[in-house]
Amino acid sequence: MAREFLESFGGRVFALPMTIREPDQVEDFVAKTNQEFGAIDVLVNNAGGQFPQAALDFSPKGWNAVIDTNLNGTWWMMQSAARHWVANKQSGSIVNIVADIWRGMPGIAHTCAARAGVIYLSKSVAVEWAPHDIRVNCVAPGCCESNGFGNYPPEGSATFQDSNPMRHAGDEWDVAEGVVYMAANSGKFVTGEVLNIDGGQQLWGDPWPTGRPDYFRIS
Ligand SMILES: CCCCC/C=C/C(=O)SCCNC(=O)CCNC(=O)[C@H](O)C(C)(C)COP(=O)(O)OP(=O)(O)OC[C@H]1O[C@@H](n2cnc3c(N)ncnc32)[C@H](O)[C@@H]1OP(=O)(O)O
Ligand SMILES: NC(=O)C1=CN([C@@H]2O[C@H](COP(=O)(O)OP(=O)(O)OC[C@H]3O[C@@H](n4cnc5c(N)ncnc54)[C@H](OP(=O)(O)O)[C@@H]3O)[C@@H](O)[C@H]2O)C=CC1
Repeated sequence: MAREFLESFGGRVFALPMTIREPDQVEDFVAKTNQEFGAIDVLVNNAGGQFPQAALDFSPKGWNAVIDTNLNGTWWMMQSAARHWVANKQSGSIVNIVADIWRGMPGIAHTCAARAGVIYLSKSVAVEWAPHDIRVNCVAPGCCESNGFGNYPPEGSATFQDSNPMRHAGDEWDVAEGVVYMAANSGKFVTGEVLNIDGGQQLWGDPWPTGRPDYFRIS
């Protein structure tokens, strides 16, 4: 679907079924993309996933599934792209999609842990890789109306409109435009930064992906 959408604008699209959780598949994907286009200009790590659940109920398998996707998978992609850039003496730009973690994420604590890891990983390599002309930034969406909303129970998604002082959810374009700003020439003096696109959620709001527990209801 994404392929057809992009091709409808005349874009050239290379797609390959793979999982970012497997370093070998990541390396194969990055190498083939380089072959196809001669170079990668920008890496946007958007793949991610979680399931809303009380942290006391996380199983080892569930915890590992979320960390493996959001933290490990993002890292395999970053490292592979950067190795190609350095080997080919090319500059590069990475934008990692994270989340609005600043007041914690009760109900999806595993993804909060993984995204916090990605943010500080990004800040670290933004410095390590600056000599190679590689910029590394993050975009942190608040609640944004997307296909992913369907993964939440109705009592959870019902809280998303009150997740920020604007009292409505964002959308995919809000995030996409922030990514373009970071990745393009507009962001040429920005690295190691996190751009929050959250309607002010880090300051005020009450999102509960699992539904608001009675304890937190104020009548
Ligand atoms: C402040 C609020 C912000 C809210 C806004 C945020 C929005 C978004 O981020 S939208 C994007 C949402 N997209 C998704 O959430 C995608 C959902 N799913 C996935 O990415 C994957 O299914 C996965 C990473 C959650 C699991 O991948 P995988 O390992 O392939 O799947 P398995 O089915 O084998 O599950 C492994 C293991 O994980 C646990 N588990 C998975 N789903 C659930 C669930 N719904 N409830 C409880 N536990 C779950 C479970 O332990 C599984 O093991 P088994 O039970 O032994 O199968
Ligand atoms: N919507 C929101 O409010 C927020 C979203 N985010 C993050 O933004 C990103 C996009 O969100 P959204 O569009 O809603 O999410 P979706 O769940 O709709 O899409 C996630 C995408 O990630 C891909 N993906 C998942 N696991 C893997 C994997 N192991 N390897 C390769 N690809 C994978 C999926 O591919 P496939 O379809 O093939 O499985 C899918 O295309 C996610 O990382 C999400 O966590 C963060 C904060 C808030």
